[in-house]
Amino acid sequence: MIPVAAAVIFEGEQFLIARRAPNKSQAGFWEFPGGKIEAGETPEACLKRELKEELAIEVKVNHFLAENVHRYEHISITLKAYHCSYVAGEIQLNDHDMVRWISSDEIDQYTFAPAYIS
Ligand SMILES: Nc1nc2c([nH]c(=O)n2[C@H]2C[C@H](O)[C@@H](COP(=O)(O)OP(=O)(O)OP(=O)(O)O)O2)c(=O)[nH]1
Ligand SMILES: [Mg+2]
Repeated sequence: MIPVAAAVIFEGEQFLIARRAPNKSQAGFWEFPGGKIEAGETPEACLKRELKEELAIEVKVNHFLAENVHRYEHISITLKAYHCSYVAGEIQLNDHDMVRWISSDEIDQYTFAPAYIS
């Protein structure tokens, strides 16, 4: 079981979604940015690290939202989503090819990676 942390980053009423770049697994699917939790790492520390690596932004991790187990063909992941706030930094696309700030009523317009938490 691979633990993955995902950030739902709010700024006001809107939150950030990101589309996985063509060279990544699940390419073209939208996701909440984040990644695999390393050994000995807390989900909070993982998210702060991943958001710096993937988007070059600083976030505050507020609280746990939900979790979902998903079995892919060869691996299973546990996706843990956290409510975060945008703090600072200009977004750079290191792992994604697009980001959008959306509100919750727009989410059905996007196709998410299979372990997406609704
Ligand atoms: N971050 C994130 N990953 C998701 C979501 N939904 C979903 O199925 N996944 C899957 C895709 C990947 O198979 C798996 C691990 O996420 P990841 O590829 O972001 O991991 P990572 O940032 O550590 O990337 P890498 O170093 O392995 O390339 O989780 C989601 O909403 N957010
Ligand atoms: Mg990632």
